[in-house]
Amino acid sequence: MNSGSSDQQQLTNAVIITGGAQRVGKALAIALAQQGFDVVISYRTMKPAVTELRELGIHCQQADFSSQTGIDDFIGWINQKCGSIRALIHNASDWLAESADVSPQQTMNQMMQIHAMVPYQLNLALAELLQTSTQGDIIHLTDYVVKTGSKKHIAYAASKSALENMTKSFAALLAPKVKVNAIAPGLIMFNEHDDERYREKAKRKSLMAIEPGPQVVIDTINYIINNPYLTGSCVDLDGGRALASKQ
Ligand SMILES: NC(=O)C1=CN([C@@H]2O[C@H](COP(=O)(O)OP(=O)(O)OC[C@H]3O[C@@H](n4cnc5c(N)ncnc54)[C@H](OP(=O)(O)O)[C@@H]3O)[C@@H](O)[C@H]2O)C=CC1
Ligand SMILES: Nc1nc2c(c(=O)[nH]1)N=C([C@H](O)[C@@H](O)CO)CN2
Repeated sequence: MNSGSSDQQQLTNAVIITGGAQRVGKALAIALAQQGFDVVISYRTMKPAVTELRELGIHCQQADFSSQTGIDDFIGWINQKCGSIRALIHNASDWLAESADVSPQQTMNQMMQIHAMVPYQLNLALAELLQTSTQGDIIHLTDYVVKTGSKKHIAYAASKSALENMTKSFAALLAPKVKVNAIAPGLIMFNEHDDERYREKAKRKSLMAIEPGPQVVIDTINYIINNPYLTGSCVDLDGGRALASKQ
């Protein structure tokens, strides 16, 4: 439960969300804090939401995972701050499309770094703290396109596939004290720059044909962490997208 701990006290049963200062991660951080968890988020860029989250008692730690130093520093801070971890949620992500402005090498390196290297290193480094809590959970946020590929986001889809595959490996490695699952979302929430034409087309890609918003991810995270028998699984959270294309 939220210990109302001061900065010096160690957190117990902390919930860690990477990339939690906006959109899905921010909504998830607020919801889990309201449920009484001690929530820690990482953020890359300082923004007003970080102040807002801190005022809600959410611990915010700056971390740019594009470098090994950034990863090492965040792991070091977590080891100092937390006595045990209830859940580690890998949410941080860049939705990078192939572009003439960025080399294929840089695109693939950046995608593999945030979607595969970071979860891989954090899972290994924080496994002991996860095993110290009553029940530990690791949750990987992947993507529907792991199943289909994406001609405009090739490196992104490949890196999310690596993340989804690691779900199985870490589930086998860390059972039974730590469960490891993935959520493979379809459309959850648009970006501000998405125009009406794009939004309508994107919604029609699923049977439910809606932009559901982050509550569906919050509900799925709660389903996973409250289920003592679920591990090594991937929850498809995509409005029936695979079936819509067959209509
Ligand atoms: N939104 C959607 O409809 C869908 C989302 N998903 C997945 O769900 C998750 C949440 O999506 P969404 O909220 O849109 O995510 P965002 O695109 O808003 O990204 C979340 C955060 O990741 C952080 N981040 C990116 N790269 C790095 C890095 N190198 N180091 C540290 N932090 C980094 C960003 O920090 P900063 O703000 O500082 O740049 C950002 O705040 C993601 O994993 C996404 O792939 C999957 C399918 C659909
Ligand atoms: N890191 C992100 N990943 C993804 C995003 C996003 O905004 N940030 N958005 C999508 C799309 O919504 C897609 O699912 C439907 O067009 C995919 N991944």
